[in-house]
Amino acid sequence: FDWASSVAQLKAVAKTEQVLVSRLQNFINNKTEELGRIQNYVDALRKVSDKISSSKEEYISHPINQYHLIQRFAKEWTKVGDLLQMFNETGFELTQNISRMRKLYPTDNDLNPAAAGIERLQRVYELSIDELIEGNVKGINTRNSINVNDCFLIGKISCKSFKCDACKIWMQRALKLKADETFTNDEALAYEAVCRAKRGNLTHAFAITEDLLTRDPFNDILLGNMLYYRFVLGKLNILYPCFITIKVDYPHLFIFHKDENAEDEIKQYNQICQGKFKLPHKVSKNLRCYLYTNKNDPRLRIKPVKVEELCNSPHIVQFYDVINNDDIETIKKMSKKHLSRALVTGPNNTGIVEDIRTSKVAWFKKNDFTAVKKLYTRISEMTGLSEETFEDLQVANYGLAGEYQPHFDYTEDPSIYKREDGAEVGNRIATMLLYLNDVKEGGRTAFIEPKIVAKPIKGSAVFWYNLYPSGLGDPRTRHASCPVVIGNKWASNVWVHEVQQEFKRKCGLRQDAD
Ligand SMILES: O=C(O)CCC(=O)C(=O)O
Ligand SMILES: [Fe+2]
Repeated sequence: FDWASSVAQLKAVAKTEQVLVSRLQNFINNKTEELGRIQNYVDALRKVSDKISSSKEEYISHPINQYHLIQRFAKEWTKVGDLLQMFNETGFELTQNISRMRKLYPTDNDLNPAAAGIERLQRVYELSIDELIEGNVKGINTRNSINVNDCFLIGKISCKSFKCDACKIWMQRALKLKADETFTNDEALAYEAVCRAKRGNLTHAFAITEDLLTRDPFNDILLGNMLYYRFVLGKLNILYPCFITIKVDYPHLFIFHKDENAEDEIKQYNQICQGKFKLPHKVSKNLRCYLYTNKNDPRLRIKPVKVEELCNSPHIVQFYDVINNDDIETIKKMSKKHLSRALVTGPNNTGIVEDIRTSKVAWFKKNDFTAVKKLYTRISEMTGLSEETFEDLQVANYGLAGEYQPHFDYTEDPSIYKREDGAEVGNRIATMLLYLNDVKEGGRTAFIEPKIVAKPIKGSAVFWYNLYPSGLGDPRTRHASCPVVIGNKWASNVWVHEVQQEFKRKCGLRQDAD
């Protein structure tokens, strides 16, 4: 269970924390009282034992003393024993409470993704690190700051995920903040060197390591790495594999395969998320807002749907008031029970967990409850498309800085596409992306090629065709969900498949054939 990938579920954790704090306080109060009572016994008993130690023989020879000694064991020590047992028992209960919580709630494994989330926010939105450290994000300040250890952790995990610039920046921050000798500048540089090497920048790694070796000439790890760099750089003929010992955090010196295109795309994605491009209506005069009746569909004639065009080519629109608040709340409530980590398509069409999609999702069938059924009918009315091949409703809740990096909703290998029940439904011809809440900051949907964003507005939905009328995937539909900055993002997808839509697509939202 990973806690950084869904903010909705974190709320329960916060509530539990409050309960635990007050229980712990009660526990301490009770214990302090119990300890006071034990202390009284100890005071009294110590007086006696002091007396005894001064003249043990004499003391024990006296019958009254003998009597008291027996009495103390029969009464006093029993009471002390009882008090101690009580003390342990109440402690035991709380210990059990806490260990149960620890099993259920965030653990060490959640810390890295959470730290990665903070790093992602800084990088994607180019936030000021000074402000971020102070707890200030886009002008909204929590009175909580980030400390030296947090910065060091963010630096380390950036190194591990090959973000060497981030690694360097956060390490430097940590160094600036640190007051003691928890780690040194050279340690930070060692991390950076390995990161550079993994990204294939051996010359840079070599230079840093050479510098480090001047100060620590017999460091095995540095020497091992140096041998490796020299070998790869052609300065050494033979590689002695046994010399390559990499820092504990780096079990294998794995060389990262740089994909220039992917990195360029991420740069564009970051810029779109940052709002460096004008909003659609400011780009084109041809974009319209209108009331839509889907060719006079009788149901829409009574209550036309509000449409805003976001892009002409490909045609992307945002519908407003698609779903009412009550239905939204029902869907979110049902989802909370079922959220599990969102997957992306991996090798052999299997679902795998990837950093590119940090959210949790739940799935519902049309007939699971009325809100879904109503929504499906509504979408069918609005688009004219047949419900027959709508995929199950997917509800997503994003986590700390949760995002979904650029992707296509259609599959590039339609031959692998089959519904659960085995029916051949074809590729995802269209997407209806619903927003189930307003996001305070961030979480916009970015379309990479036309460079436009859609803003999550509760109850609205973005709609587009993923395929050309020919059935071929339309690469202009590549899109992403920008990291959530402040708040929590709930979105929901209804994907429409090709089969059954053959005669329906001719509706007004159809884009020109290619
Ligand atoms: O949440 C968003 O804005 C986009 C989500 C998306 O593209 C997807 O789930 O396929
Ligand atoms: Fe998508």
